[in-house]
Amino acid sequence: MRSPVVVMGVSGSGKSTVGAALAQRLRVPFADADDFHSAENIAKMSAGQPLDDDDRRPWLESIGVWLAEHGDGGVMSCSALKHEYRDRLRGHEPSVLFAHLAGSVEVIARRQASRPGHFMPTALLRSQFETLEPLTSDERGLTVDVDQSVDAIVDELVASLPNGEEN
Ligand SMILES: Nc1ncnc2c1ncn2[C@@H]1O[C@H](COP(=O)(O)OP(=O)(O)OP(=O)(O)O)[C@@H](O)[C@H]1O
Ligand SMILES: O=C(O)[C@H](O)[C@@H](O)[C@H](O)[C@H](O)CO
Repeated sequence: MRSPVVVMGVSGSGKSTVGAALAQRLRVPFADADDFHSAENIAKMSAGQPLDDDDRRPWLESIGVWLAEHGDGGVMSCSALKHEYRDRLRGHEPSVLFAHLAGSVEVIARRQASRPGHFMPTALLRSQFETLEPLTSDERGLTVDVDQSVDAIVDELVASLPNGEEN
């Protein structure tokens, strides 16, 4: 794989789970954007308040730096909800590919609710869906249905990503 991949989608869509499995399959480094949040951002989300553009700006910058450092391969799980956020990441690393884990509110809410000990409250899922701008045809990447097993999602990603089988 010559391009880094951002596994994107709303909270609970499976970014961390699928991203880690994809990185393992491709034998490239993995990072989770949840680990790049400031303490202030974590506190805000934990208190049930969605992040805004200002909160996300420095966070996206740090993710862009990681992507640029992994221009020859890496997987980053990051919500990347808006087209302009993805533009910012592409500004750091133009080769980046986006894999959108898409699904219904019902399926994702169920998964999010059954996940213990995570800082993200289920109440924020609505704002995540409201903020989400799916990939457009000018963006390099693909959209995968989350209503299937993690292995099936990873198989689909590896088969569809350019150079995915090379690693
Ligand atoms: N394809 C799948 N099938 C069944 N369960 C899944 C699948 N993908 C993820 N899960 C489960 O759904 C929950 C949410 O997944 P995960 O934490 O990976 O999502 P996320 O998008 O990284 O969330 P967040 O952005 O809030 O950290 C977890 O409990 C995970 O084990
Ligand atoms: O852009 C955002 O609002 C954030 O990235 C959130 O999506 C969280 O980081 C994450 O998904 C929480 O679990």
